[in-house]
Amino acid sequence: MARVHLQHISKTYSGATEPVVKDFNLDIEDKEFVVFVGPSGCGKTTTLRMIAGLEDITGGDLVIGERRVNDVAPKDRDIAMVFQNYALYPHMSVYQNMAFGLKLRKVPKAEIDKRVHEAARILDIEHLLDRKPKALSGGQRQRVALGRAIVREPQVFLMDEPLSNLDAKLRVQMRAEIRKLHQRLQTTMIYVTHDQTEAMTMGDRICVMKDGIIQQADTPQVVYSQPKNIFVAGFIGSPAMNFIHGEIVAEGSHFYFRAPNVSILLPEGRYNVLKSSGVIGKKVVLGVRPEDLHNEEVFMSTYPEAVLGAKVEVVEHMGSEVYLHVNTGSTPIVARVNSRFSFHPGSEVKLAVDLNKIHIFDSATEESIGFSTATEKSEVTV
Ligand SMILES: Nc1ncnc2c1ncn2[C@@H]1O[C@H](COP(=O)(O)OP(=O)(O)OP(=O)(O)O)[C@@H](O)[C@H]1O
Repeated sequence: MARVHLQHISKTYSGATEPVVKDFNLDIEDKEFVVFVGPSGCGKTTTLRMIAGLEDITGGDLVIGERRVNDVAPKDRDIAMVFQNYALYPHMSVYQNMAFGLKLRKVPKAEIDKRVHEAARILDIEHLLDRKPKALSGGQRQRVALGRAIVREPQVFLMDEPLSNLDAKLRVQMRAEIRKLHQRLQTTMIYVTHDQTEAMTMGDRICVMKDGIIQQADTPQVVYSQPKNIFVAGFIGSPAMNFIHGEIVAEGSHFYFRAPNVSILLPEGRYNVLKSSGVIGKKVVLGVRPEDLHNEEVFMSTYPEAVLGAKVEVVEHMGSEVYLHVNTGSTPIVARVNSRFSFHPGSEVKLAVDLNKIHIFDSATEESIGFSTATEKSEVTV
């Protein structure tokens, strides 16, 4: 069991002029499950490979447990890595695949046997121990790959998109299995994915990356309800947060968000935030999550000066709810509303904005001014 501390870590590949990981600082605590998430090419795998020792670290310090391990060989870091492509040996049985790493380390036979059977039991693959990988399904192969990591009893598990070759249903199932495995093994886990849903559902903390830089590292709830900038706000959550470009206007003693066809009276309780952020009279981006737009009368009367008029363009039925694609006349917006209401393309709707949940970003910096009062959502929808 171990903490993993990354201090000012950077990576520039040889021959390249620009670093692909820049001043990466993150303290991952013992037993924590941290997910690196971000779009393709943002440096997730490179960072994970530096932790594993499979890539040299250009700058900074990497500490695992109490040791600085920048120059420690991968095999001596006490970590195990699970890859996307499983990397099983095709000519070996499941048992041999799981035992192989221990055999190389000259672990006594009886101990190997004990650990392989214990891991197989945890992963429910005891009945497959004599099979070759080609006689296994994708999900079973992934379990074997996990099993091979478990038997090593490492201090830290590193996983690089381990579920991306599985079909959607199995992926959801394996997500929960890996979470359970983490609870059971109580080991530090670092997991890489480009899938925000996977990140939100699995991580104790998620580290959102873009262009080699950490944008935000926090619990899924905080990242969801208090995104630090437009990138994080748009990347986390599905359907994505709506963004309306406009400005903050002062009228008498009130402040409004105004955009073409949109006027929202901002809540007085947050005027101090507006004033101290310096966005009054300036261009801003208003962010509203699809579930924070409401067509029920009760919301219209609660927020009478925060109602958007829009035309319905597309109605997507999702079972208990409907994704309503509307247009304010200048901005396309998606709302998640209850399916007991019926909507028709071409008709007009009114949507009240939940003023406790709105986000305001400074257009110049794309940073959040910290307007939303929601610190934590009771239900996180991803
Ligand atoms: N061996 C290499 N030599 C040079 N550049 C590399 C090498 N490996 C990766 N890169 C570059 O480093 C950047 C980060 O790549 P990395 O694989 O870490 O991203 P990622 O976030 O894991 O992406 P993905 O989700 O697509 O795997 C990319 O621009 C990539 O082209």
